[in-house]
Amino acid sequence: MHDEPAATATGLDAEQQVVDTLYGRLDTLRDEAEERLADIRRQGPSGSPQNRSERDAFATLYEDRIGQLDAVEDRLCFGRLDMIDGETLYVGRIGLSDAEHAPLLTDWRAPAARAFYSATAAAPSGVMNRRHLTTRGRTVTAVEDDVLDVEALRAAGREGSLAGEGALLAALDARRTGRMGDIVATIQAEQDAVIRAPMEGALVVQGGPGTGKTAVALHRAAFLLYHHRERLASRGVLLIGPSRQFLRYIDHVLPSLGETGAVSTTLEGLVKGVTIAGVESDAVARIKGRSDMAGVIKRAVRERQRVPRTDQTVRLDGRPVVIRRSDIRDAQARARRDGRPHNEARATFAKDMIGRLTAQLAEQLEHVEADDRMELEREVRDNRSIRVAINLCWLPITPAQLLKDLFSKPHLLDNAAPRLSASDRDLLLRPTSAPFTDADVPLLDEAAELLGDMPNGSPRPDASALTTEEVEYAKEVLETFGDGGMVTAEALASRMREGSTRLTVAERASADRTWTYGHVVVDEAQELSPMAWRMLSRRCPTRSFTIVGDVAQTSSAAGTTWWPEAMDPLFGGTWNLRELTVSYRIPAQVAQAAQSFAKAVGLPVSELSAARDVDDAVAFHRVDASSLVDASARRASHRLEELASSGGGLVAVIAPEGLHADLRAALGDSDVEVIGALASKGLEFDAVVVVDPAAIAARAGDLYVALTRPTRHLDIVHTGTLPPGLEG
Ligand SMILES: Nc1ncnc2c1ncn2[C@@H]1O[C@H](COP(=O)(O)OP(=O)(O)OP(=O)(O)O)[C@@H](O)[C@H]1O
Repeated sequence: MHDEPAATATGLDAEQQVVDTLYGRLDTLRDEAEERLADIRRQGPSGSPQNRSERDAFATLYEDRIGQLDAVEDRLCFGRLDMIDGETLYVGRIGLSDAEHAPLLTDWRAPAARAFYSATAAAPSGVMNRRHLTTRGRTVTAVEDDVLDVEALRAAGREGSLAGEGALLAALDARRTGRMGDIVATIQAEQDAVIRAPMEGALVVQGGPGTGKTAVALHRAAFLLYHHRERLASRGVLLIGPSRQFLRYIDHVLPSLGETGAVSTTLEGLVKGVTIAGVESDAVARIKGRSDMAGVIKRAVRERQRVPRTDQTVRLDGRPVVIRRSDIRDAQARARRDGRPHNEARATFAKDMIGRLTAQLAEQLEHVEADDRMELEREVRDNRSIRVAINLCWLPITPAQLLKDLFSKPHLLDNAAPRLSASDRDLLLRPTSAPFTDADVPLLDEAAELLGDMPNGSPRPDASALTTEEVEYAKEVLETFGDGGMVTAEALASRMREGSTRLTVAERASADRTWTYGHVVVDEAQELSPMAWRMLSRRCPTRSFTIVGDVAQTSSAAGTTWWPEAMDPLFGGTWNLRELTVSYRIPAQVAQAAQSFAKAVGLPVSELSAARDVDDAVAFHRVDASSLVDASARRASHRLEELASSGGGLVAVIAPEGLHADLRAALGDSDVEVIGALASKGLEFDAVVVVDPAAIAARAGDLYVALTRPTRHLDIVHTGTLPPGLEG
């Protein structure tokens, strides 16, 4: 939707003046924050502990503020709205006001900015003209207007165009850098509706490849942190991605939106102290992912609370004390009623047993004074045989050991999993030395939940519940010092509580396995098993989730290809489904080829159209089996050179694992990346060479993923057999 007259030099000059004012204000605020920080640092580590703690809290505040102001430097302002009522507002990465508090720039997340993304000619929301500003550094290089006059658009045959098409297409055509950027200047209406949806409950976003699910999930996290700062500042947001590589790919986005309050990790990252190094069959992964494994783990823990076959008599100074099975049973039942995890409830059991055995001793003596009783109790507690007997009845154990034992000792598995079929149990068995796998992660977490900390483990940090006094005090401090609206009393109180350790909520949350978050965002959510969902729902008791994924891209055997199957058990009927339908990554021809394959093999594909087209985006290359590797490497090198001559770009070869070593050797020290389909999930490249698609299609979802990674060129190198939908 270009409006020629707006892109005039006069338009640019006027906007340049506004943009200069905005950057001027940004510089002033940054200087102020830097001065205040320098003041605090000058005061040094003197004063009472409370003074020091306050100073540290403020120092962190100013450091964060400076970081935030630095992060919004690029494309600070990208839009302008001219309202029908005559008002004009500028939209940007953060809100800015002048020294007299008059608004200069509206934060993209503020309600007033919403029309920038959602207004259409059919529903203009009071907007007369929407202007997109393109800037390079601090210079305005282009302006583009959407005139929201439905009659004029209809006459020109341009109804239903993309918002800010010029700015959008420029963003989509940009070379990929290997790091995802924010899309704040060009968010489209269907994406905006997802980003701004209410925080309560679970929102599932289904969309084909490149529809912006990851981008939308990240912008939604920033939006929720902005609108629910009070609630989220103290509890944080958890962001779950499929791999470390993927997390690296997206790790610039939230900081560039001025947000650092999210913990980004993989499922594996939530379970501390174990290494995941094994792989296992789909059949095993499927069993381990089933929700009835929760019952298996529960029984496995319970099996550690044993009752011996016979009573045992121990002599203390010649007097008999009987460790009775009935006492053990009673004491165990009581300890379980405590409701604490196994390792932590052990102390209750042991204390109860020692009390019972001491009572037996006391009965054999005439008069027992309180002091004598304590002495008797000490004797009982220190007796080695009694200690061993009590330990055997309630053995502390780590989650890793519990799982190792469970899967390597058939009798333990038989006892813990009587409801699994014998063949399922056989599949689960493995040597004690076998490494843990991805599918073990939720089981380890389930076990950790039921076992709790080891008796001599460090106590859990309890940084979550702030007292009213702490919050009130922080409010007073804020009133006294003034903070320019940068922080809530809760956030400051948390920081003060942490004192000089200066841990952020995100840092504290990631150090504490039992931390519960204010909101959880899950990307590539189709891969999660029911056990993985249990693991995540424990981390957000309020069940406030943003779940994004594509059920046509599922590669995990324990994942889902139908959202209700995964969501209903967790959220009942209370989750909402939204769909994204336009792919911003892949050119039309690539979308067509990928959809044709997906439909031919019966993948549950969503509606998908492409935002743009690229000439000759798809090319097929038939080669002899003997030259598959060399031909693929040559294609990739050719693409890399082609891109280099027009500004550079990223090229990947996506191939079956068995070809990786040969491909790397053939490519030498070239910058072409060689990866498997699974590892390419969520990533994108300017050009992609897919090698031997028929082999990758052993898992249909994997080939669908591989085909949909390029932003420009897709080369398919094959030996004559092509998967359905791609031939002809
Ligand atoms: N409104 C937009 N403006 C500019 N770029 C966009 C927009 N929406 C999405 N993109 C770009 O499109 C590409 C694909 O987005 P993203 O990775 O979020 O899609 P996805 O749905 O998660 O894809 P996949 O299912 O393949 O993982 C990214 O480069 C993203 O920045």
